[in-house]
Amino acid sequence: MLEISGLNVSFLNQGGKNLPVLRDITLKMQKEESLALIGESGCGKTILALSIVKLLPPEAKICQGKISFLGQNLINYKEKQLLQIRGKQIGFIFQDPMTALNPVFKVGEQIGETLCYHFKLSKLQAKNKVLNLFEKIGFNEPKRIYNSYPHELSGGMRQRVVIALAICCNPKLIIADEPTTALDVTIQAQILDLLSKIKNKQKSAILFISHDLSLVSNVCQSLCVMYLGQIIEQGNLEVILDNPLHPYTQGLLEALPLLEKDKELSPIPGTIPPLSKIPKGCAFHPRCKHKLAICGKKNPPDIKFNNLQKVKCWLYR
Ligand SMILES: Nc1ncnc2c1ncn2[C@@H]1O[C@H](COP(=O)(O)OP(=O)(O)OP(=O)(O)O)[C@@H](O)[C@H]1O
Repeated sequence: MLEISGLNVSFLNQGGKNLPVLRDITLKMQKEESLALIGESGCGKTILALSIVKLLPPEAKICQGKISFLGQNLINYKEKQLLQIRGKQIGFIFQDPMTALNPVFKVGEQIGETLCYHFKLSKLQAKNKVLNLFEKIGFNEPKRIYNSYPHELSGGMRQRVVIALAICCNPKLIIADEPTTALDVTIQAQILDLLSKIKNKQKSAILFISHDLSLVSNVCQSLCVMYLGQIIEQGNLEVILDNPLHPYTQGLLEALPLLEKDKELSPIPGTIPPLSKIPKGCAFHPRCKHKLAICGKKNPPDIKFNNLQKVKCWLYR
């Protein structure tokens, strides 16, 4: 369904220098697959998601690579062609519902507008569809929600509206960028449950972006772990959680807070360096407790393990 190969994206900084934000990204998604993309804040998850639908900020540039979605090479698509993909074939759930929704229009009308645009429905037909959709995603008073402005809804309700907006055209791929970050744990669980149900019902694939491994482990089958613009480990989620190979993935798992009283947290030492100071060789080596001499000199290749796991690390050469 989705195949990204050799994708490189850079930002042009104020000094006119190109800062690489995505480096040689290669990933594949099958139809109906749910893939989690995780990594620390700033590693490039959102930029990767935005690259797929070419909604990058103006200072970012796709330098190289291929993005094929259902056989269409999106890299060459013009804005007019992309308008037929965004929303209709690929639905996007953004991190912050307040920025995804227009504050001066009723939320129901905003979704109706999308339906009118893509399916040439009348206003009344679109309204009925939206009310139906609101009922399906668990709103008790669909009419009241339809006539509400974003600021009149709670955070959880707003996120449901954004989900309705993302799925209203029955897209084949849903990209959910940290959809539950701003919500408390009970609402988080409801939203995750809703996304799983929608995915199964609509038979769509989902790319779930998060920095929280424990959150995605219930919803996804596959996992990609990103570090400083690269995918450093990918494969079947259960296999990776049972046997994480990359020291960074191992560190992420060890850093997970648990409910056990006596367990001490063991954070990964150091922080992600800025894009202007990406270390030579393996970008993780300054923070890695297993580093070898070669790690600071050469970028490791992808090493495959029995078709279920792939890792970028010299330890497994
Ligand atoms: N408009 C921009 N101009 C310059 N740099 C940017 C811009 N947007 C993002 N970046 C940089 O690109 C890198 C990747 O950002 P991105 O938002 O993709 O990270 P992320 O992994 O999604 O983080 P988070 O989990 O916090 O959302 C970061 O170093 C960020 O500072």
